Amino acid sequence: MSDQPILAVLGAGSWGTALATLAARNGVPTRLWGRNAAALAAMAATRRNQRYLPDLELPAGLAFEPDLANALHGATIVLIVVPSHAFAEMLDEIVPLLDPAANIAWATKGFEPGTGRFLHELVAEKLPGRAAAVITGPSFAREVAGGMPSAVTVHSEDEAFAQQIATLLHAPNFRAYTGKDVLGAELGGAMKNVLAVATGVADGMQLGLNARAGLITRGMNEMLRLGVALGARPETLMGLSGLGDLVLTCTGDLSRNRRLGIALGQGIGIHEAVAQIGQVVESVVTADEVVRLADKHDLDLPISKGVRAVLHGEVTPVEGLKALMAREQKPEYPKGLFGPY
Ligand SMILES: NC(=O)C1=CN([C@@H]2O[C@H](COP(=O)(O)OP(=O)(O)OC[C@H]3O[C@@H](n4cnc5c(N)ncnc54)[C@H](OP(=O)(O)O)[C@@H]3O)[C@@H](O)[C@H]2O)C=CC1
Ligand SMILES: O=C(CO)COP(=O)(O)O
Repeated sequence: MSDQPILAVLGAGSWGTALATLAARNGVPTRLWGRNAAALAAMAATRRNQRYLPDLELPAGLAFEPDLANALHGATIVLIVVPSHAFAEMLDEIVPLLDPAANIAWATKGFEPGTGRFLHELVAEKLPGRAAAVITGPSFAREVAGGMPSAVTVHSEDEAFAQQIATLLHAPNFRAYTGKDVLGAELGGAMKNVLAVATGVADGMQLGLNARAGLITRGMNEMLRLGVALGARPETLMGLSGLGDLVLTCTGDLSRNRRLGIALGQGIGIHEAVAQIGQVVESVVTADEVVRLADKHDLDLPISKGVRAVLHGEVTPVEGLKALMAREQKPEYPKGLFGPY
């Protein structure tokens, strides 16, 4: 692993731009690639990402590269921040262009649509033999860009690589922790997007603060049950990548997934709501994959399933909430807190 990394960030939306800015401010030679060459040229000229983070002044050390091969040439760390639906295709595109020394990190939250495969599984399959790390945790791009205090976590089986990524991003107002539970960290970041829709729907329907807290807590329970079934460590899910991001996204109005839920709860149709948000809303594809994984492990996750059904228009938000409240009475933890569930 090189001591002086060269970073290529792929994906010039809100989060890619914010992370590239952190690294460039730390003196890391950083190139930002995006699929929109005109937008990149405008960023280079104005030092602003006008569409996604207009208030952030982009540092002088950040370069903009519309050509993927040029962006990857000599890059020793490639950080992927495209939406989950574009992740597999992005990997396929970079495979023939990567520097032999390049290792891979990603900050995308979600699964491969249609298969429920984790993003680290795609990386292992398409880019075997390279160190791989996920960056996740409660971090609205806009707050990070505004220099507001934030803490994330970087998980990799390769502890030195996790540490290298954490150091690359670390800043006075940006703490990056490390860990080794890639699956747990990915699961928390993906699932909280689905659960944020549930609390958003309840808030959109003005069901009150008790409903919100109940949904967050029972949503956390769903995250733990699926996590344990998949082999995640419960403490990962109780940390920044799970509970931390769940609380942020279920309560913070900057969350696009929460805003989608609020709109649905107010009776706005899904297409109109997503169009109004105008950015990636990962729950729209992730809800299917959470339910796919739950079904595979014979788990009943009523909140996640309800969100999926509402997103598909199979039930209205009112019917979905009614169904949740009508479930049978039972112990809060039928098989113990961290038991087999
Ligand atoms: N924003 C945040 O606060 C955080 C986001 N994340 C995660 O980061 C990921 C990216 O989200 P975010 O940056 O917020 O999304 P944005 O909506 O802000 O930007 C999405 C970016 O992805 C680009 N894009 C879309 N489709 C493709 C594609 N097929 N190939 C290449 N680029 C594509 C868009 O390009 P174009 O403009 O041309 O459409 C745009 O630059 C998501 O998984 C999200 O969950 C994680 C933590 C925080
Ligand atoms: O992941 C995020 C914060 O950690 C961003 O959440 P949204 O995608 O819901 O805006």
